[in-house]
Amino acid sequence: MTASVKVAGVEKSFRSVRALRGVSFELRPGRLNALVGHNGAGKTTLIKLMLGLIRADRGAVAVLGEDPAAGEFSGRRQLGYLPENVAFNAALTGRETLAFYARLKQVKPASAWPVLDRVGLSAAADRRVGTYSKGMRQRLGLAQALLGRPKVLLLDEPTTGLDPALRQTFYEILDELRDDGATVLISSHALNELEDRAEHVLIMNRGLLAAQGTMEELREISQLPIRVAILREPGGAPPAWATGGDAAALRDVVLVESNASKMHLLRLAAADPRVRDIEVTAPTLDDLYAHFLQRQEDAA
Ligand SMILES: Nc1ncnc2c1ncn2[C@@H]1O[C@H](COP(=O)(O)OP(=O)(O)OP(=O)(O)O)[C@@H](O)[C@H]1O
Repeated sequence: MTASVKVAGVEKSFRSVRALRGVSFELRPGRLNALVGHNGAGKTTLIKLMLGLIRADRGAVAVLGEDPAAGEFSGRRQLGYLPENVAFNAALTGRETLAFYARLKQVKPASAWPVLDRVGLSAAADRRVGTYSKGMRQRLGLAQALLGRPKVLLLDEPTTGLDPALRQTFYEILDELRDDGATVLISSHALNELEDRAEHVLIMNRGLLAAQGTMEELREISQLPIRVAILREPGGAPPAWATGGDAAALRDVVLVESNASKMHLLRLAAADPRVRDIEVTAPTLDDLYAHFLQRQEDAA
């Protein structure tokens, strides 16, 4: 499948700050991508490059097959963007605001009303934006980004400050778009929100791409241990996986290094009638993030 976004050997500096250093990756349609990294890692700079708002010093960026910084970038209308801090004219209503953005994107204002409804703003559509809560402004921001059903949707820290219910709606909308074949990229510090949702993860550190891949790939590359906790009934000889030490311990916590060892242990444990429960904890995105950042710092 052809990549919808291609970033190849990109360098970008702001005076003495090397914001991006030799960054290369590809994003594919129909995937939700997570872009994670510390403050100042270069996430927003990457998004601005994909939007064509700034140019790379070196390397190439292609979005939907074209250079987004070129004057005649025809893909612009298929690109949706939600900036980190959405600012709207407080005097306009939600509906007027969306109509304004619809004209900018050259889509019919009437096509914006179902979008208002989808983000749950129909009832407040004719109120001035100045009276909106932060969550409502975020919804309007998302509605604006969704206009024209974008093929590539770039979201810079979109869920900061949203309540859990709204966050859920937010991801449901993104899932729909993704299932429809859009490429969604979310830059965020909310790693726990993204780990079960993102098909592809990009970890940035000080302008470098420290690691990228699916959660499974990152777990495999990292070789971080998988934790298996096994709870059993008392009695009989200690099982093969018993961690020893305390013979009375009925709960063993075993750290395994690979999926193959995990499966071997699970088969053994599941076949033992004394085993009452098995709990498997794979490395989280938080763990992987810390690991790859440390690995890169050590290499520097
Ligand atoms: N217009 C600019 N002028 C000067 N320096 C800049 C500019 N834009 C970004 N930088 C610098 O480039 C580096 C990367 O910034 P960027 O905003 O891309 O980081 P980020 O990962 O988005 O951070 P955050 O999580 O805080 O939003 C930082 O050191 C920042 O200070």
